[in-house]
Amino acid sequence: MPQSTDRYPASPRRLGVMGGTFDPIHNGHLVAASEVAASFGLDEVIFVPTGQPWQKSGRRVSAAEDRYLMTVVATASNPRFTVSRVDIDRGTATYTVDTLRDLREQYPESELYFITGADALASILSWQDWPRLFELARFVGVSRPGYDLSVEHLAPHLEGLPPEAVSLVEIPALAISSTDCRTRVHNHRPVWYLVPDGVVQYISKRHLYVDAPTTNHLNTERKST
Ligand SMILES: Nc1ncnc2c1ncn2[C@@H]1O[C@H](COP(=O)(O)OP(=O)(O)OP(=O)(O)O)[C@@H](O)[C@H]1O
Ligand SMILES: O=C(O)c1ccc[n+]([C@@H]2O[C@H](COP(=O)([O-])O)[C@@H](O)[C@H]2O)c1
Repeated sequence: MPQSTDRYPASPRRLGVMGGTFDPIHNGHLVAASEVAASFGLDEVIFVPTGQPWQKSGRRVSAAEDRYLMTVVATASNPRFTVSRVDIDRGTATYTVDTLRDLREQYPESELYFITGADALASILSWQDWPRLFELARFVGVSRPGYDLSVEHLAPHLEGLPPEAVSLVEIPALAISSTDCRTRVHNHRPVWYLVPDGVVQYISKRHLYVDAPTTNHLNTERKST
């Protein structure tokens, strides 16, 4: 006799996807992922460090392996957080449409929820092949201090999208940015409690951001120790 659970198809797993340059990953990213996971009942949130973030090509970006390892360190203690190398291993400019296609292939039965801050959300219609993005995932925009998440403000930036394509979520305000963390390290200021402890130690061990927090070339090679 079949088990009662066999009569009903299992509901699809819900996977959050948190893409970012993560240079470095900070507590604003982690709180955003945690809040969206709770609000949408996500089974897992996959952090996806960018390979080559084309919209940041005017400034220096730390080696992909350093950003990847900081992301692993930062998420290790949460059993629902994982990290994917899809964007790093693709080895070309990172487009979210490719990220979502690759993750769909890996998780064909799952529903994808792409998590993004209010700032990134406002520029989404400039992203590569943007109409396809909304066929591949639902988008969740989270509040971020200094950026307006109101429907009135975002409506012109999201024109033409079906209303169910994007959800907006207020999260606890953490006025932290990776830019500020890099500048602090450069100026010998602490980043304790802005980033997870392991990330503070990783930055120090690898001497990240000491020399030049914002010089102008894209560096995807990992410096040797
Ligand atoms: N403090 C924060 N609160 C909410 N969302 C955030 C916060 N910081 C970053 N995000 C979101 O996380 C995603 C990845 O951000 P990213 O790695 O570029 O960090 P960042 O702090 O914006 O970096 P940078 O200062 O170098 O531009 C983006 O969608 C961004 O909007
Ligand atoms: O697909 C695009 O064209 C595109 C343009 C800019 C940003 N993104 C994605 O948005 C996420 C946050 O990017 P960033 O540059 O703010 O770290 C990250 O996953 C990027 O790959 C994607």
